[in-house]
Amino acid sequence: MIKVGIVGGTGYTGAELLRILAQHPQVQVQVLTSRQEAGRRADALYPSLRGHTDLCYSAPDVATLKGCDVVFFATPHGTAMQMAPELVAAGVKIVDLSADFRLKDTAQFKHWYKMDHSATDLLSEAVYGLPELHRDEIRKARVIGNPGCHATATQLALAPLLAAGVIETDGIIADSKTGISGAGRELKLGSMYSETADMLKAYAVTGHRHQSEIDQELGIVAGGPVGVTFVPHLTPMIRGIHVTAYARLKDRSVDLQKLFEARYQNEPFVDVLPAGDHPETRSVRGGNVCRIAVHKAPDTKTVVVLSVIDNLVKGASGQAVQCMNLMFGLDETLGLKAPPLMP
Ligand SMILES: NC(=O)C1=CN([C@@H]2O[C@H](COP(=O)(O)OP(=O)(O)OC[C@H]3O[C@@H](n4cnc5c(N)ncnc54)[C@H](OP(=O)(O)O)[C@@H]3O)[C@@H](O)[C@H]2O)C=CC1
Ligand SMILES: CC(=O)N[C@@H](CCC(=O)OP(=O)(O)O)C(=O)O
Repeated sequence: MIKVGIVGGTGYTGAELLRILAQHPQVQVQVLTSRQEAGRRADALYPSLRGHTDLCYSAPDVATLKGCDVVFFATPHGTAMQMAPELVAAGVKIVDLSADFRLKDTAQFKHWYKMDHSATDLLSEAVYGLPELHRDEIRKARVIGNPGCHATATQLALAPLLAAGVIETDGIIADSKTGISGAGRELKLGSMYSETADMLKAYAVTGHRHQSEIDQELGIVAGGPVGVTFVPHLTPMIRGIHVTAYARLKDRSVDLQKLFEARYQNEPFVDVLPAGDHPETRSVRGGNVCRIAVHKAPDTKTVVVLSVIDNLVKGASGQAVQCMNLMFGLDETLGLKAPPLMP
């Protein structure tokens, strides 16, 4: 059994990791941390986990975490890079759900996250944890920078088009709608029900942190810089991301449906819907899947891609477990096969 530690076990992504790993056949979660809830049972905080875990939270402690084979960081930006070097030196693999190991350019990291990077050696060997783009590198990695949720849905929508060279590389638009759980469990005025229900609004229009990872990764796919205008919106959902991406076709005759089906035919967690379909966020709720539909706008020169994920699963904890499976040479789908919830 793989011995697992979760740092940040009381947060939404930490709890989602525990939910997924509780039914993973090759994993034993040994350490679950929280500074504020140390000593309390996890199923007291999350009653849906009653009968699935006996674990209690403990304060984060590197010496204890060294007994694990892999440690997931489900913590705010800036935490993993402090603790990871000592853990990696002790032979522990790291899957970080924050942004500490996503961006290769430390100046970009400082610009977006307002802090200096304190583990640049590890950053240089870290792998961006999007299996659909980096599967072979993830298999060999010791440190994974698990992607952001908007960034995951956006990249899966646009990568096939950029890889095939069928769209203009600038003037691309990615309009993303997210549920409120993307903001985490911490108490904030902007996350209150009365502030978010019956409401839709754009945010971070002049620049969102995920812009940098979208630019980095789609630039690799395209083989040069890409110009993507990314704008997130907050919607009154709990879970879910819906990206609508627009790009200009270089060649109007390309068979877009065939292109997407061919690109994702061997991907266990990307579902290309039949031509003409429109994916719903609730069709992926609780599941580690991205559902995609590709359309041509009436002008026949604009491609419109619709991409939906659950921000806490394919957008965070499910993807992190997918990476862990690859890092340990397991079947990539272990623990991740449950269908999404309906309705
Ligand atoms: N929510 C989402 O949809 C997504 C989130 N992410 C990223 O995943 C990470 C976790 O997000 P989320 O679960 O939403 O966050 P939450 O705010 O819900 O949870 C944060 C967790 O981290 C712990 N924590 C906070 N500060 C520290 C610290 N200094 N040292 C150790 N533990 C700490 C908290 O517990 P305690 O304070 O008790 O120690 C808590 O368990 C973030 O980096 C986020 O950006 C990525 C993709 C999607
Ligand atoms: C609703 C909401 O606030 N969502 C978060 C994205 C969550 C995520 O993917 O997190 P990180 O990239 O920060 O790890 C946001 O837009 O900042």
